[in-house]
Amino acid sequence: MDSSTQSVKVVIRDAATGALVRSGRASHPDGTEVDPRHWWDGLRSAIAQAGGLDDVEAISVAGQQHGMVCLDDAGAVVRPALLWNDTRSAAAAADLVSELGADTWAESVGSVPVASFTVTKLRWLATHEPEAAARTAAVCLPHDWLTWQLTGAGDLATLVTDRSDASGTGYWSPSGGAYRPDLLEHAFGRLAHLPRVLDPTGTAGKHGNVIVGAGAGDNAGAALGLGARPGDVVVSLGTSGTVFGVSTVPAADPSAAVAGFADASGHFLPLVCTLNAAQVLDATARLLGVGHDELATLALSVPSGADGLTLVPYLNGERTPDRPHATGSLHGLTLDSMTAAHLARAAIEGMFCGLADGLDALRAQGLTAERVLLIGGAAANPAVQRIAPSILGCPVTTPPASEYVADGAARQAAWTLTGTLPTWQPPTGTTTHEADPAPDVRSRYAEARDKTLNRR
Ligand SMILES: Nc1ncnc2c1ncn2[C@@H]1O[C@H](COP(=O)(O)OP(=O)(O)O)[C@@H](O)[C@H]1O
Ligand SMILES: O=C(CO)[C@@H](O)[C@H](O)COP(=O)(O)O
Repeated sequence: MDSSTQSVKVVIRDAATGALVRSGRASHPDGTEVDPRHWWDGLRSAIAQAGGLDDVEAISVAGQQHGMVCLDDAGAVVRPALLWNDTRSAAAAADLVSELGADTWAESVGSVPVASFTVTKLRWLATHEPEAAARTAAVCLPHDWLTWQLTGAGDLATLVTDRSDASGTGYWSPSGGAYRPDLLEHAFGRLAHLPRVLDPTGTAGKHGNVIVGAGAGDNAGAALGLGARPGDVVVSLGTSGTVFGVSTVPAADPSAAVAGFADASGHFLPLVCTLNAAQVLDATARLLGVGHDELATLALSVPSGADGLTLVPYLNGERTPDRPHATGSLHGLTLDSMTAAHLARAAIEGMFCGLADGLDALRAQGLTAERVLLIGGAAANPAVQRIAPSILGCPVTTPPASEYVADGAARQAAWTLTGTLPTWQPPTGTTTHEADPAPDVRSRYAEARDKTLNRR
């Protein structure tokens, strides 16, 4: 199961072969603040659409990272969850970094917190909603909460999480493999109950007769679903844009560009995340009054660089670079470039320029990129596939369309069930695109990147 930002997907796979048996999906509400009940309703409806779980032996839930789910003593949700892309805790993040220093955060928990991280949302809650903070007995993440619902939502002591999602809180250390309650207390003003962190094959409990695995953050789920190995870099284009790789050593980047997460296989997952990926293309297509296929045709009808038209795509503010209050901007308009086709191309190139900066930041942390894999909803777009190698500066492989996050959860469930990580046959139908690198597009973007207005 993949409970991601815009939707939930369920895949049922054969534990021995990995063959897809059935699948289902349901939408999530819009917005950056969501009552977790909607995730539960969506999950149940996606399970029903997938034909139920009667013949299923084990399940795992992967989900959007970082979201703050606060529970009271009785296990009731205290307030709607603040999601990873909610930027209201930007000032709290800046305060936490100035109070302890970026180096201390990077050394302690592998990441310097920005507004996405749970720890900053807890500081925001303590400051802005002290009554809700006072009622908060436990804090967990979206996938933890769904796992807990599936296993009967008993007492708070039965809450569990896994390494990959714990590593996005800002109060769990990937290198130490333990919580840092001192950091939680520093941010929140007191301690709260936290889910027990399971190993990748740990069992959360049972859903009827079905074994429930530890689950994972969605990016770690995708890495497991793809069978990513050191040397593979994954670029995921969902609501978030992410660039990440599996590493045998933890990352700690005091510049805040690279988050030093843990993965779902026992290793590490250095990752860069932007707030502006598929929704930039959705918004551009909407503006132009076209669908995604037509957007692709338009984008591919103009040359690389869109004759100088450059879109800085900070429509949701931005996380990397840390510009939570920024807006998007369009530069380089001329009579020739003010066309639908130029805008379509500029949107795709602008989205990729932020991710190419992310790939550079990962390389600066020592990650090697022998193979770059493109996944996520927007990876289905042919123009996205064709333009990716020019901006990322290397060949880009698109595996066949699949719900890789949910696939990773399924692979984890099979691992938990059998005790052996299954080696499922890689899917056939991979395509690799190559293109001349376009450093001029990136340098023009670098010139435009900081010339944006803040939100009003
Ligand atoms: N062909 C396409 N071209 C561009 N974007 C697409 C295409 N198909 C789907 N998308 C977009 O991909 C996004 C969903 O991707 P997904 O990876 O499921 O997101 P999330 O995991 O964040 O919920 C939506 O914004 C959707 O409009
Ligand atoms: O915050 C991050 C990673 O740090 C995001 O990648 C979220 O995990 C949401 O993922 P999608 O819904 O976009 O897949």
